[in-house]
Amino acid sequence: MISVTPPVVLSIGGSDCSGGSGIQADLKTYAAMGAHGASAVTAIMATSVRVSADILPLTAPVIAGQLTAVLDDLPVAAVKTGMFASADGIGEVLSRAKAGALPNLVVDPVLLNEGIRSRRQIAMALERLLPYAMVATPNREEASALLGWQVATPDDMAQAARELVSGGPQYVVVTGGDLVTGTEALDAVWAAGEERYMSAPRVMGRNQVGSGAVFSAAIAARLAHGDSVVEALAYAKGLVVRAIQDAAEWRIGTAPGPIDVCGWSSAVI
Ligand SMILES: Nc1ncnc2c1ncn2[C@@H]1O[C@H](COP(=O)(O)OP(=O)(O)O)[C@@H](O)[C@H]1O
Ligand SMILES: Cc1ncc(COP(=O)(O)OP(=O)(O)O)c(N)n1
Repeated sequence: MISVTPPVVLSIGGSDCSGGSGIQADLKTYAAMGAHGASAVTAIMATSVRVSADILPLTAPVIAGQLTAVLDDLPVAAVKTGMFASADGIGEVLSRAKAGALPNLVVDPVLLNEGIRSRRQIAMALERLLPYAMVATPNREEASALLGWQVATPDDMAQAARELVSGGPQYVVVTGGDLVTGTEALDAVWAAGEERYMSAPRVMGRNQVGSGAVFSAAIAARLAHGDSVVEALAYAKGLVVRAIQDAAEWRIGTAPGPIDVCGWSSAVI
């Protein structure tokens, strides 16, 4: 029997009612990786293949209350941020980051197109949070919105990661899950003195919802376990590829759905 107390990871992000992405995907990832997940919900999202996105932002005091409740009591070892529906919510996180209360901060700068009215303000608030991040994981579209130019090619991804690192995060990974040239799923990793791509064979599975959420949550969980950033990135990349592969034949709902982060398809139950 294993009786070691699991490390605590705090996720700050939106609730995705489908369970595929957002806070739900984060908590599943932590459970699968032997970490205890705590959460501060920033918004409640009602969306499906049939219903266009309806987002209920939670107010800054409600977000603040959750952050205080968790941070005052639990020994948080790493923090991940995901979706915000208002710049005020990011302000609450920023004040805790400035106070040094958010160790091993992983920022997934989710910038949804649908249902968000203040996308520009959210991007600007995320820019203020990025200097406090240990790791930031924008996809190409999010990197484009943060930088104000179109991140299209692998060279662009590398340039975008370099520019974003100069804004503060220790590591930036520009993910290329939607880059459909070639047979590789390519991410550009940038840190001072370390510039490279991470690559894995692209999986052609039906289900890929939550790959960005799982990737960033897995980085936070491994940092909480004591990995270096380089070790955490390698682990997260392997996990997400395996999870997409293992969910390739799943049919949860009518649209493409979640990935197999818990390894159910390969487990003997
Ligand atoms: N089809 C795929 N096969 C293998 N890896 C993938 C695939 N799609 C995404 N990934 C990987 O999943 C991680 C998350 O990336 P991405 O899908 O770009 O994030 P997001 O969901 O935020 O857009 C990255 O490491 C990316 O390379
Ligand atoms: C509530 C909520 N949060 C995040 C997302 C999308 O996150 P993203 O990383 O851009 O993409 P996924 O790979 O996680 O789907 C969402 N849809 N809802």
